[in-house]
Amino acid sequence: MKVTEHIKEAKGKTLFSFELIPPQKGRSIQELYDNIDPLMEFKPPFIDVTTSREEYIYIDRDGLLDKKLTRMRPGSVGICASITHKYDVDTIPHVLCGGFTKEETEYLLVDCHYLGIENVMALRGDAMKEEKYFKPTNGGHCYASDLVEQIVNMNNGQFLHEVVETDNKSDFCIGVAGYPEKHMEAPSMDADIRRLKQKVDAGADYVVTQMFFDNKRYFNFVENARKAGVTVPIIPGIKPLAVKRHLQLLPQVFKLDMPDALVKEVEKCKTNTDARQVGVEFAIEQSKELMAAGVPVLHYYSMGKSSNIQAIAKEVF
Ligand SMILES: NC(=O)C1=CN([C@@H]2O[C@H](COP(=O)(O)OP(=O)(O)OC[C@H]3O[C@@H](n4cnc5c(N)ncnc54)[C@H](O)[C@@H]3O)[C@@H](O)[C@H]2O)C=CC1
Ligand SMILES: Nc1nc(=O)c2c([nH]1)NC[C@@H]1CN(c3ccc(C(=O)N[C@@H](CCC(=O)O)C(=O)O)cc3)CN21
Repeated sequence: MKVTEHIKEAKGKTLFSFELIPPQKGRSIQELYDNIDPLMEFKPPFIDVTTSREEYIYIDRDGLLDKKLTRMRPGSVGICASITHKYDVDTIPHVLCGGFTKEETEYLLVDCHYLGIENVMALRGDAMKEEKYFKPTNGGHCYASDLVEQIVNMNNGQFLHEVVETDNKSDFCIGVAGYPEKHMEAPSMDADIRRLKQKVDAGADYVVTQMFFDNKRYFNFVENARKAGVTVPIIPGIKPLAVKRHLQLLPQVFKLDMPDALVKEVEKCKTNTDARQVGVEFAIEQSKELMAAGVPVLHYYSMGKSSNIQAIAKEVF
């Protein structure tokens, strides 16, 4: 079922969902299942599976480093299929511009359609590890809005090279990312919201936000997006702080602010176990306030570790 249909069916009740990252190649999928199992009691209507970019690795060959381009994790589509098969839950693969040609994306979307996947998250993707800025892949899209257009065209039976007469069109429900604290490359908040509007005008059906720790940022963002004419659901994304190091890492990687109250509490922590507990308690309060404000879904960035998400969901759902 589509995310938008799940939201309608919930009739105003806030749903629980989460997102995970495929295991690195060579590791067991059982690890992933072990982290999904404890979250299923909260009845997620859908689970997102992220896609990682290709990356350079360096192999030591008798003192000389051999540089190789590789993918450390499998694609999201196969993992989505295995999760849906095992748990009978909708799964949402993240489809990226970076690292994929339009042809490869079409190939992947056709697979999704035949697998019965009804939702996709359309993202530009991050820059490669050693690059400062995102560089479009040869033959790939530059912006998420271009990817949304490709998906919408396919939904209309228009493939890259021709219009195919079909009685079996895809009808993907399309998610896109939104940034309560502005995307790091956007020159201003308003400019970023205009880009968001562009993605929705191109055919996006819902928005999932980047993580944020100050609910005011989310509420302001939703207000500004509504003013700009974005009417689709805006789902808040929540990442519980899990280790002391996140105090520096999360603002640095995702360009966001931490509320001083949280910073002070984490600074007092002697161990990572203490910090994780502070992160859980903070996320519970954050989630409760968002739920009271009537958000359609609380979407948690579990990234494969579920015990803290479970502790939060127990208190909130
Ligand atoms: N791997 C994953 O699962 C997830 C990744 N992300 C990351 O979020 C980041 C951005 O992705 P999206 O938000 O999908 O990208 P986007 O293409 O919507 O926006 C990227 C940047 O370009 C700007 N922009 C958009 N359209 C433009 C245009 N036509 N002309 C000029 N500027 C334009 C935006 O304001 C923004 O600064 C990436 O770093 C992505 O990987 C976010 C959520 C999940
Ligand atoms: N720019 C960007 N890229 C992404 O891939 C991404 C987003 N934003 N926002 C939404 C989700 C959430 N994602 C993530 C990815 C990693 C962590 C994380 O906590 N990673 C490390 C710390 C950061 C690092 O070392 O790069 C961790 O300690 O687990 C959290 C959410 C992936 N997605």
